Amino acid sequence: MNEIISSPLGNVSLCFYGAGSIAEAILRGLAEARLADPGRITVMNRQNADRLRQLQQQYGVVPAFEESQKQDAIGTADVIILGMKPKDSAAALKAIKPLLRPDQLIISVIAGLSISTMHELLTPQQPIVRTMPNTSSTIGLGATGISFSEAVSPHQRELALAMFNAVGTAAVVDEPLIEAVNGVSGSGPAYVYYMMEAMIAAGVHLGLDPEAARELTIQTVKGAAEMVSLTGEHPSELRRKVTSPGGTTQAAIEVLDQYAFQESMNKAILRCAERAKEMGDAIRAEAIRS
Ligand SMILES: NC(=O)C1=CN([C@@H]2O[C@H](COP(=O)(O)OP(=O)(O)OC[C@H]3O[C@@H](n4cnc5c(N)ncnc54)[C@H](OP(=O)(O)O)[C@@H]3O)[C@@H](O)[C@H]2O)C=CC1
Ligand SMILES: O=C(O)[C@@H]1CCC=N1
Repeated sequence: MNEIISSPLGNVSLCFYGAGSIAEAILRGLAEARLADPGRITVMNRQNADRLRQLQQQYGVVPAFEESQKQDAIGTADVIILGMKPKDSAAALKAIKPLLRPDQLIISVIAGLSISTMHELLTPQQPIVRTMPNTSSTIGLGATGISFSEAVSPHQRELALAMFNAVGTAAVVDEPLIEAVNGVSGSGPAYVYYMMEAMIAAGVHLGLDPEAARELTIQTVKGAAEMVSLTGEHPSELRRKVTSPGGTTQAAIEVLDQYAFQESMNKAILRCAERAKEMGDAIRAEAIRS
């Protein structure tokens, strides 16, 4: 491992509580940017020891297999990153409550789980960062929405922002907007993949070789995203430049409009945000029940 570059995360101990896709995306980003010391990062999950060994091998992080190792890592970490599924989160938070110190920073990536429910499950004083990242963090191109509880110190804010800026871009938003971030960018990669699946399938249907259809689709999506980013022009203006009056693109867009493309996207994103809220309400109900 090369030397850790000067970073607010350089001397901090991190504990990934839940070691799935999103935890790995963040880990990989930190490892590749050399922003955190893998020897000070512990990973743990519920039962999948092979998964922990794989993360250890790949990133040099420290696995916690035994209950005593897990408790020790939770009790001593500066920052605990909650990366389990929403349905597992209430039980997981209850399990760590007795182990926590009041100054430990909790960072959640869990869809729907509000800061107030986390305070309910832990203590109202615990510093909490609620985030909504996406899986593109794996390649350093993530988009993350972040909000902070009142108890988060300026230094802890800096740590959290450094973590998510290491794996892409991070936008601070008011907590009620985290569900909107979930709708746009948390789940967003799936919409783009869905569109790409459809473009590749249509290309093959028209006779393109599957590999050519794939390559053309990838380059088109990459190029279009970069055009929006680099030119600073509004997507509608860039679309206008592709669309010759009475030409081929116009014919295609008319078909998308017949199938209510904009309305579908709008409704899908609203439904996503609403679903996050429903999942959050279910966790809250579970938190209050027990
Ligand atoms: N995937 C995505 O695109 C995004 C996901 N999220 C959020 O991230 C969270 C994780 O998602 P994802 O990474 O896809 O999920 P995964 O299923 O890949 O990983 C979940 C992890 O949580 C662990 N786990 C479950 N219960 C416990 C527990 N009680 N104690 C310790 N570890 C536990 C699992 O361990 P084991 O395998 O041993 O059961 C597993 O390592 C979700 O809440 C989701 O809402 C947010 C943004 C994007
Ligand atoms: O589908 C989900 O619930 C998670 C949250 C954002 C992306 N995946």
